[in-house]
Amino acid sequence: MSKPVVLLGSGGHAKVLLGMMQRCGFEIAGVTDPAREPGSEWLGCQVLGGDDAVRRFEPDQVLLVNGIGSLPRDGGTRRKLFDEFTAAGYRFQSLLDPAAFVADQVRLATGVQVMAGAVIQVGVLIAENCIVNSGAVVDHECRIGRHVHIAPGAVLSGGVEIGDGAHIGTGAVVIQGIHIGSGSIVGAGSVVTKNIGARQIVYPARSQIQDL
Ligand SMILES: CC(=O)SCCNC(=O)CCNC(=O)[C@H](O)C(C)(C)COP(=O)(O)OP(=O)(O)OC[C@H]1O[C@@H](n2cnc3c(N)ncnc32)[C@H](O)[C@@H]1OP(=O)(O)O
Repeated sequence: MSKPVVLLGSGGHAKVLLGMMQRCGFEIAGVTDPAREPGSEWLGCQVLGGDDAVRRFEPDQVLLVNGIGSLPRDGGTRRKLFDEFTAAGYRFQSLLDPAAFVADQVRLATGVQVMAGAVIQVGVLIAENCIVNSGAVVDHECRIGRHVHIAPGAVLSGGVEIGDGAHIGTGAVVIQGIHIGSGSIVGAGSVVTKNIGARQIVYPARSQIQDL
């Protein structure tokens, strides 16, 4: 059995990960969140304290799970925690929900999280600390950089390449062979048919709300 896990964060993303880990039989050493009282309980887990409470364990005693979610323009807390604790010698556990499908010849790097209903097809490479969220599709031979969030229900067709730190919003659709640059944001519901450079944003068509 693997080492006990410390879960960083106790928001919505952490809650989903906790449920997945409980279904998979992980031993949870505790959860960190500076906003909660140390020693209190959160969903049956002991609150250890703020993020620095991780350091009461030696790096080889525990594995970490990054429970901080990732949204456009959120200041990058998820990425900072991953980089800080990786540099200090800790290792992040990758998590794969049993209800996700992952084909052959897929490589998931350290700390990648694949949620229920996600489909990852043959030959896909996903770098460190990415989230492939509920029901997202990453089709054959996509290349996904570090710290990318593919939000719920987004669809990447075959051979798409995504740079580090990009956000692919809920329900976005990206056609085959597209390149999306580092740090870019694809708004929820966008349909992407052209390459996108680094640090660009894609807005989809907006709903029109009118009185009847
Ligand atoms: C499990 C989870 O919950 S994971 C969370 C996943 N969530 C996502 O992927 C959300 C991704 N984020 C988005 O799509 C965002 O709305 C962004 C990044 C595109 C918004 O960018 P901002 O520049 O901050 O836009 P802002 O919120 O100020 O909205 C500007 C206008 O665009 C509209 N708009 C914003 N996003 C969208 C969108 N995705 N689709 C249609 N219209 C939109 C807003 O309604 C607003 O309209 P208004 O000017 O008529 O009032």
